[in-house]
Amino acid sequence: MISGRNISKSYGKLQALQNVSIACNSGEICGLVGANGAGKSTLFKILLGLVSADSGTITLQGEGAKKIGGIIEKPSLYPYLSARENLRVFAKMQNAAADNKAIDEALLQVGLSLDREDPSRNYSMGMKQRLGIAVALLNKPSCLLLDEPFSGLDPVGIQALKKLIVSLAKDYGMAILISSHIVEVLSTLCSKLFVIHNGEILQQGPTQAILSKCVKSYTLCGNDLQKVSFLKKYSAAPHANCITIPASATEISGIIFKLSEQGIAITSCTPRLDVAQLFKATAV
Ligand SMILES: Nc1ncnc2c1ncn2[C@@H]1O[C@H](COP(=O)(O)OP(=O)(O)OP(=O)(O)O)[C@@H](O)[C@H]1O
Repeated sequence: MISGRNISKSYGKLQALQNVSIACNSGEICGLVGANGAGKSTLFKILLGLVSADSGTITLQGEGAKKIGGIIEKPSLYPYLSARENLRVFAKMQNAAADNKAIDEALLQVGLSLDREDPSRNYSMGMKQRLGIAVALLNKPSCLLLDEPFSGLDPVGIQALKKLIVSLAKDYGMAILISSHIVEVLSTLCSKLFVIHNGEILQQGPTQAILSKCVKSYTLCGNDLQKVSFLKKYSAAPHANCITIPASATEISGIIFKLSEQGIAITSCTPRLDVAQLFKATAV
């Protein structure tokens, strides 16, 4: 478990964080969502002990020689070294096991090949993220902080990294805190969200409770939707087989039920998030 209470930090006259409190339990994946400059990296640096806070307390609980690991902004790797060599160098720096067995374990844990010997500069962004995570896990931390881990990844890479993160939380019981400015990515991964804006936590709570306040419409897709008379008043979006309908979660369920009664199969129902609303809403 990791928690920070009433953390404040100023850079000169700029108040980067103001009384920020955050907590993520063992085995839980929590999201910190905020726009550029909101204070996400500053908070992570403070939680990792890389920057000192002006005030506030940090509590870490769990097994492990080093209790917290993380990646800030992007993985720091030696580009001219292979994955194995990078892990060995970082393991030695951290006084962690650096023998072949330990390095093999680290590579397997994040799903990287045991055989690849070329420099890590050749790696795709997704593989670099995995290697960065392997470095962060060398000391078997019980908490992992990942700052914008999905930036630069394509949809396949995002799915693969999500799967790895879920397995780390489930199989190792790690508390994992992830920051992103893309709420959609966090929404399918995190059980709890913290929304940060101008250095303050605006709201926090179960992901669905927070997001439901920011969804004002849904896009339904399926064949023959355009022909359904009670849907004619809505415009097609993003293409002819889909319709965007302003509705609450309850209303959209009713509409889907009505469509199924008419024999219309819905192939997808996607909530459309109003991100501006996220940064306006009051605490859940
Ligand atoms: N070392 C520093 N010196 C002065 N100001 C800083 C420093 N680090 C961060 N800041 C400022 O603190 C504020 C918060 O920055 P931070 O990097 O924590 O935000 P962020 O949410 O991580 O943004 P991004 O998504 O763009 O990375 C910004 O206004 C930033 O310019």
